[in-house]
Amino acid sequence: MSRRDVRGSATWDLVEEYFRRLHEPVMGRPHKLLEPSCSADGSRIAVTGLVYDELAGLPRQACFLVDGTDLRPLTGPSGSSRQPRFSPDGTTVAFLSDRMEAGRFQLYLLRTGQLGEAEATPAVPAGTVEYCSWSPDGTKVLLGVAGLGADLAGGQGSGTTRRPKEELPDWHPRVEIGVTEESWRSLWIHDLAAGTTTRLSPEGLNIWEAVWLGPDAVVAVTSPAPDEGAWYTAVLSRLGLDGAVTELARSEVQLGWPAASPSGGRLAVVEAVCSDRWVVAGDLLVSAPGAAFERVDTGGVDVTATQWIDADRLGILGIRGMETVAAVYDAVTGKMTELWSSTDTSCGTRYPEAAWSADGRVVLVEEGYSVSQRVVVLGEERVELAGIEHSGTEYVLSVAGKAETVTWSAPDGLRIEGILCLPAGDGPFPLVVNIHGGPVWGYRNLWSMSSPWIPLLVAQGYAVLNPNPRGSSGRGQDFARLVFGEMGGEDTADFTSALDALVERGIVDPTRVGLIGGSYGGYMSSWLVTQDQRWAAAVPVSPVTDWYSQHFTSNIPYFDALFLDGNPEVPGDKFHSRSPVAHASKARTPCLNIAGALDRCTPPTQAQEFHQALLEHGVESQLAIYPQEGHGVRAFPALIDFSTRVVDWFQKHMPARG
Ligand SMILES: CSCC[C@H](NC=O)C(=O)N[C@@H](CC(C)C)C(=O)N[C@@H](Cc1ccccc1)C(=O)O
Repeated sequence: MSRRDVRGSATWDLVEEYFRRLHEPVMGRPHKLLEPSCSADGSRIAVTGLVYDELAGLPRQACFLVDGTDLRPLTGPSGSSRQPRFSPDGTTVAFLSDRMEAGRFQLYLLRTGQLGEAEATPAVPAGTVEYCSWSPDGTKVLLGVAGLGADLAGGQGSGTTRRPKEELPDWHPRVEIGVTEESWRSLWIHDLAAGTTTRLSPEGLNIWEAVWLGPDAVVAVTSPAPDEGAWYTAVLSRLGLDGAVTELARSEVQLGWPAASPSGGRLAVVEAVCSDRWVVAGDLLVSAPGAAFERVDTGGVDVTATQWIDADRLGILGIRGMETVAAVYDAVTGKMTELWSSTDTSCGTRYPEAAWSADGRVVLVEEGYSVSQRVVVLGEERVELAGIEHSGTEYVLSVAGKAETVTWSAPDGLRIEGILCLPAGDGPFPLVVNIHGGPVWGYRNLWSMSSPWIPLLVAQGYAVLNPNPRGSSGRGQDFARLVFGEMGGEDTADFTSALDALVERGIVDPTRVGLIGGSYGGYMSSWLVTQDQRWAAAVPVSPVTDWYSQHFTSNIPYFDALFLDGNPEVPGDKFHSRSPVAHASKARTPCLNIAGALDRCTPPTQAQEFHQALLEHGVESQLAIYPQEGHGVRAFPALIDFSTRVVDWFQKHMPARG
């Protein structure tokens, strides 16, 4: 494949047809559901749905009411609307919408059971609302607001929130001046009776996330600076409606998902080793009224979401190895009762998420590699409600093969797990190892493994292994910590030993093994081809390939210094010794290097450096930089182009026969 423009090639047509067959049956209707929410009595459920009106750009978001097995639109087709939240008495739904100005979300209120337009609340000046929550008494709504120009996390696609367009001549430089007023995240309160929206958080305090702490205060994850790196040292703070700010807790690692009981008496927060903002899975800390936080024994579950059901019971979601678990923790008895666990299915986007009703039932959007999404209510009985099932999902199921959990031993004896997607028929198969980002994150059994090109590769005859190496979440904090200061160390062998194990079991053809991975997975794909010459082809996506230049060009320099446990100023430090570019002479694997031009997390120069280093050493390499993409490739038609190049690259260097 030496064409620069792959449009109209046989593979392009095949890939485009795949996406058309998947999405066309539900154009104008949701193809994916997220952010479930329910009224306190559990009688009403709402979700955010992702909707394509055409196969172009990113899907818009819209809110839907779950009506038995149907989804009824709550919001119209103008702009995007998301995060529907029921008021405590269930009469009103709050949601966020950018219908007035693209990319700038504001709070809207909709009376349930009443026809008519949602009511716009006063716009928050120079900001976009990222999340909202009702006060326990239903008189106010808390708004988390990002400045127009604030950085987005890697998992949000990186880049920044939408800046107002500046009228500048073409010759004008792109000017960076560090932190500005627009970089900050603040808290605002909408008072329903007064119809006002006023700022709560003081200047100089950046608020990453917040929820109500009784009717007169909020609890928030805060830092004194607004840059992405500042999140890693953020603390837990109480902000009174009277303006007082008090620190409640700090940690050597990261804190996330604060939750307070309705009166504010009890608090919960998750403490975890994290590599990404808003990607928090770890230990559960709970405090009783007037007492300090205590660590709860969750029975091996890394907690990813919490919600107080009442004054004493906390609903939790989390992961335990390959299992997704929903449970209730009783803070009085200290007892944990599991409601549901599954290895064949899971829920939530980055991590498991759910909503709880006051009687202790949990609402989640369940899905698995072989199970299309459906809203499920779990309590004493299991109730299945609306789902995403149509001829497009049936088509994917008909080509996607099957997914199964596999385990193997690393050279040091550590047991590693992964999810292996296998085509129909008998092996040995060509294998693509798909390495996740983070490094602290983990694969779960999800529809298409959350990447539409995975069933596409399986349909072409490739097995795809999705491994959770040391450093992944779901195996406790000690396991996550194994990658701390050790990126590109012992975790390297977790991938090569997978290869050995699958070849030995007769599943995989050792001459046709390849790599793909995004973000940290992009780093590891680039790194692995410098450490082992068995890889026949690799596709590093949004990678880090040179930790030194990454440190001085990325918007999360704190992350690499923390996770390498190093110092870029020290010659010979891990910033150098763990950088793929510094080992490019050892590589023989053809690499297709992919990046987004707007990526602030792993800037495209990272992919470019490795591409150039490989060429310098006579190794086949291509570089594709998508001008409108950030961290990852998400929008159509770039996604078709990317998937085409991926299929072609593997077909060329490790063809799937038959
Ligand atoms: C190695 S530099 C920074 C890597 C980053 N971790 C710390 O900031 C990272 O790997 N982030 C992942 C986190 C995710 C929860 C696994 C990330 O941002 N992934 C993005 C981007 C992406 C995905 C697939 C292909 C390319 C990029 C995502 O999952 O959307």
